[in-house]
Amino acid sequence: MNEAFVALNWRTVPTLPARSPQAHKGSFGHVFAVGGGPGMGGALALACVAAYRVGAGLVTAVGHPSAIPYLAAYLPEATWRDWPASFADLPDQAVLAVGPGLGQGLAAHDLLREIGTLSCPQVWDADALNILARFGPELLAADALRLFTPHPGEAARLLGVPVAAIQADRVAAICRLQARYGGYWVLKGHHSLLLGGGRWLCPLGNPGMATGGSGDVLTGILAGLLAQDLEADKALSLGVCLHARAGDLAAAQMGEASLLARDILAAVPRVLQELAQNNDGN
Ligand SMILES: NC(=O)C1=CN([C@@H]2O[C@H](COP(=O)(O)OP(=O)(O)OC[C@H]3O[C@@H](n4cnc5c(N)ncnc54)[C@H](O)[C@@H]3O)[C@@H](O)[C@H]2O)[C@@H](O)CC1
Ligand SMILES: Nc1ncnc2c1ncn2[C@@H]1O[C@H](COP(=O)(O)OP(=O)(O)O)[C@@H](O)[C@H]1O
Repeated sequence: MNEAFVALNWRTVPTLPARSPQAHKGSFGHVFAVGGGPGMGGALALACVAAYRVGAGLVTAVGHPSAIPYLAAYLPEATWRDWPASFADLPDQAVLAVGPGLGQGLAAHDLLREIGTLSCPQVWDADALNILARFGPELLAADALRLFTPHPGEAARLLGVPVAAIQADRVAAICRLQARYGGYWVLKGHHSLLLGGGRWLCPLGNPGMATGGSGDVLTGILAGLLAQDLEADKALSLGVCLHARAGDLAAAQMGEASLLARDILAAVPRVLQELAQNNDGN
């Protein structure tokens, strides 16, 4: 169970392929971000911007009606759907990012019950994980590619143990999470652990990222990468490295105490450019 988790190197992590000159927005997938319950439209907005910033062709926000006017002003590039929503008409290239600011009310339970029956690729975070903890693995009714991104608090709920037990043995915790729920995992925090086909540790990132909304940005990044058909292990390692490196650039500029999640977002294009240059040189 405790096989080594290899430290990721952001200079060599595989990045996005160059875009074909004939590409159109349909070439880069369609992220549906599901969240934005009352009072938490911001989490959904951050995830949507992140998905677009890493290159998703289209992003649709699925949020509580109260979140939509805010989102439309903040991100006019996104389309939106109100809750209650049905996912019966999802396009073939749909990828779901479920949880940012979703809340844990009955409407959220209904959404998750339907999403558990869908077979498109999915990223589960935040309240989607809290609801999964309540209902158990049976909620994941259909086979699908799923990336789960708990922080230690969510991991503790998913395993029914205290947060201190997660932090005391993070490797054992992430292995137990995968054994119980399947799929691909990130256990977030200082030196995030990644577990998919491979096992990695992310040595990047800083405590300035311990600020509301940082994790919502990661959710959007991962969904945006999956939408571009990156293989799951690559999306996982690139997404976590990209997010943490962007957090480090943002902290260098703003200072750790002042860092906001939106500063991480603002640094994402610079990191993508760095990565493209590194990959050219390799
Ligand atoms: N602007 C917004 O709309 C925001 C909405 N948010 C939403 O708020 C809802 C609640 O999520 P929260 O994560 O705030 O609340 P939670 O209660 O799920 O998690 C917070 C607790 O988890 C534990 N924890 C988290 N990270 C830890 C670490 N690295 N080490 C040790 N313990 C750790 C701690 O016990 C902490 O008090 C989610 O739906 C989330 O998406 C948040 O993302 C913040 C921003
Ligand atoms: N001390 C730290 N060192 C490195 N990364 C951190 C640290 N604290 C937080 N992060 C990163 O910031 C993000 C926080 O996510 P999360 O706790 O879900 O925030 P939120 O729920 O507010 O969006 C994670 O990607 C986590 O790895």
